[in-house]
Amino acid sequence: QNSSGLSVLQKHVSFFDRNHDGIIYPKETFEGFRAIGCGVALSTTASAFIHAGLSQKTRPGKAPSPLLPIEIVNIKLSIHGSDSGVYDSEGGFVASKFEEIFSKHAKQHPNALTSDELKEMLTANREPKDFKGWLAAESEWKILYDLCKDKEGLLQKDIVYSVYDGSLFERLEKEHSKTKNNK
Ligand code: HEM
Ligand SMILES: [Ca+2]
Repeated sequence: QNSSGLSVLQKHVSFFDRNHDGIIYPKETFEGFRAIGCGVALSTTASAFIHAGLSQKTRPGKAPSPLLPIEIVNIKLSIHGSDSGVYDSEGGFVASKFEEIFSKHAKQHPNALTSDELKEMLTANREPKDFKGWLAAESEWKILYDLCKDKEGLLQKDIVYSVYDGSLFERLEKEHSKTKNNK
C-alpha cells in the first residue's frame, strides 16, 4: 500500500472499474479493453476468461455470482503461479524482480525484450504442472506485447514498468481517443 491507499496491483485493475465502485463487471472490462484500442473479439474473449477465472477468487466465502464481479479489495487473491514475481503476495511492486526481467532475459538490447526473449522468460517462469498459471501468464504477456511492441518488434522496459500500476492503460486510452477523433 502507499499514499493512495491502493496496492500497485489494485491500481493495475482499477482502470477497468469504469464507474469507480470497487467492483469490476465483465462489461467494464470489455469497455476498458475497447478504450485502449483492442478489437471487439479480443475484448469479449479476454473479459469472459478474466471474469470466469478471477471472480470467485476475489469473493472468499461468498456464493458464486453469475454476474462474475471482481472485487478490487481482494484482487491479490487472484495472483497466480508462473508469473514474474514482480507483484508480491500483497500486490506490491518488487523492484528487484522487475529489474531481473531485463537483467536475465533482455540480451539483444538492455532495455527491451524481443518476442523470443519474452517467450524464454515465460518458459523460465513456468512452475511444473501449473497449467492455469502458464496460460494466464502467457495471455497477459502476449496481449501486452501485441498492444505495445515497437516498430522493431521490441517491448520496451518503460512500457513494462507502466503496466504494473496501470498507468499504461490511462496513456493508451488517451492516445486511442485522439486517433479516433482524428478519423
Ligand atoms: C490489456 C489489458 C491487460 C494487460 C496487457 C495485462 C497485463 C498484465 C501483465 C503483463 C501482468 C504481469 C504478469 C507477471 O508479472 O508475470 C499482469 C498481472 C496481473 N493482471 Fe493484468 N493485464 C491486463 C488486464 C487485466 C485485467 C482486466 C485484470 C483483472 C480485472 C488483470 C488482473 C491481473 C492480475 C490479478 C495480475 C497479477 C497476476 C500475477 O502476477 O500472478 N489484468 N497483467
Ligand atoms: Ca465498477
